[in-house]
Amino acid sequence: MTTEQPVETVDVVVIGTGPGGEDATGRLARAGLDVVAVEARLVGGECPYFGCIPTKMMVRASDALAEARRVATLAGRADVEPDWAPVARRVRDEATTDWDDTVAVERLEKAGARVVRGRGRLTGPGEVAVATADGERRFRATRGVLLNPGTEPAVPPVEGLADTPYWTNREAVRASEAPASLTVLGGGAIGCELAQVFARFGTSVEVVEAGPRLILPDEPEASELLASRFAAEGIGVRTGAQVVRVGHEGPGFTLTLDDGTQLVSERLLVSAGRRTDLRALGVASVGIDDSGRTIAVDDRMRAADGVWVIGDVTGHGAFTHVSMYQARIAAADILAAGDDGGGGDERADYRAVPHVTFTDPEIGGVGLTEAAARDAGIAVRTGVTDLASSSRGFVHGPGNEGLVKLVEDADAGVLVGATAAGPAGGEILAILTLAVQARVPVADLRRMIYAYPTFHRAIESALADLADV
Ligand SMILES: Cc1cc2nc3c(=O)[nH]c(=O)nc-3n(C[C@H](O)[C@H](O)[C@H](O)COP(=O)(O)OP(=O)(O)OC[C@H]3O[C@@H](n4cnc5c(N)ncnc54)[C@H](O)[C@@H]3O)c2cc1C
Ligand SMILES: NC(=O)c1ccc[n+]([C@@H]2O[C@H](COP(=O)([O-])OP(=O)(O)OC[C@H]3O[C@@H](n4cnc5c(N)ncnc54)[C@H](O)[C@@H]3O)[C@@H](O)[C@H]2O)c1
Repeated sequence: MTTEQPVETVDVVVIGTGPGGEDATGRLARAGLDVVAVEARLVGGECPYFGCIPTKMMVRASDALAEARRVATLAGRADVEPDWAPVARRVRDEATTDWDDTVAVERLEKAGARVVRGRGRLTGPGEVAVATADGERRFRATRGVLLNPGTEPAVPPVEGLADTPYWTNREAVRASEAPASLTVLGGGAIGCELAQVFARFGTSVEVVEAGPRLILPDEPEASELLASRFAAEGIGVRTGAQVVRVGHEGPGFTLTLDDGTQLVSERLLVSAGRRTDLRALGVASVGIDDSGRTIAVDDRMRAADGVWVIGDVTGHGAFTHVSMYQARIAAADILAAGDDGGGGDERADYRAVPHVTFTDPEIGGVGLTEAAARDAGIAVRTGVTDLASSSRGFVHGPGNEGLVKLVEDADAGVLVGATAAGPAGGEILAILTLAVQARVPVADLRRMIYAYPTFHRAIESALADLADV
């Protein structure tokens, strides 16, 4: 017999503690609110345990191997013998503390919040039910509910796939060794980063992408650059390919493509996008449409009366920095809403959302691509420069491939988008993000002094190319 638990009244319930939910919980608790954070898995979410941090540690290791292999051209001899053991150890011990979130929980508790382990769902305005290991707990949130449920790996409905022991990012970061061979289903950010990581550790890698090119949301020039590096490193790429069947016989996977090709590999990584389950989250009980993959929010992250939503599920960019940016705005709005009902001052502005895919070359992008800008009806002027032929690229030598592409609103004379790809693409991106965000006139960008010989000095050449059109 289950006993009915009394409803616990609190100020705020946070369902899901991804990077944004964790951050907002701390902010609200430190401000003196009574906050309960509900987490089904690990406090911190995908990023610290299965996403950004462990995968970037893997990237760091594979980049070290690639640099060591360039020594022959630059500085003599380095015998390179890849070993996955230090990678697995760093991911387990340093990145994820063996997938244990004690420190994160303690940090929230120190801030004054309570963490409840379980799966939460809205059951009505201000009402939350949590399925815990010991039964159900119910909360009434007088100030509001903040949703930060994040996403799960999506698994395409390919015949046979569901019955196989495929990897998603969650298994890939727990790899105890680099497999002999790997098929990667999906050539987006996850697929490309991990394909190159494992290839550099000696794994024979084949990427199968349904779309026309790798990293589709980025500029085509960036996709081409990456594809040519993948080819040079022996990573197979099949674009426009449909997998019709997956089998797992004996030790390996067999993928059958629509043209009859069969790909055989020891491991299969499914990196084909993400999914959400809004129905299970109970959002319909507060009037939010649960039929899609995202929840519409206003510029203060409000989705319904007393409901704020942040993170990947808002559809404004599935990145940790977006989740945390939204957390700050939502927390301020929740606090201010209680004071005078008016809400916070800061409004979300997504004109200059940056992203970096940590392949080598690193691909950084901000704002609109050329195609998106044209679709938006902007009078577009573009400028492109090749990083390898810049002074720094020339000095750098092997591994210098890259580019800077600028997208200008020619009427306004400001940049609305930019791509920086190369050895330090993500770092070059910083100044371009500032230019897009602050609408720095292109005339001013041309008058600036760019240190010689840096990679970011290539921006000057890309600006000169804008003038040539
Ligand atoms: C392999 C990989 C690499 C990535 N690399 C980068 C990178 O380099 N840079 C970058 O900016 N982004 C990266 N990302 C994306 C980044 O991880 C996410 O954008 C980020 O985690 C923000 O997600 P979120 O805040 O929406 O929630 P998530 O991080 O997805 O966390 C949501 C949390 O909510 C919990 N939850 C869900 N539903 C419930 C419920 N009903 N009750 C209780 N708890 C619930 C989940 O258990 C989870 O812990 C990467 C992602 C992956 C998968
Ligand atoms: N460095 C970073 O910031 C970083 C790194 C990894 C992930 N992320 C975030 O996580 C999100 C999810 O990453 P992801 O790579 O899984 O998704 P994604 O949406 O970026 O890419 C998925 C790819 O899989 C392809 N695909 C889908 N179904 C397929 C099928 N049946 N067969 C072959 N290909 C198929 C899609 O065409 C797409 O190109 C990213 O969009 C990004 O926002 C960020």
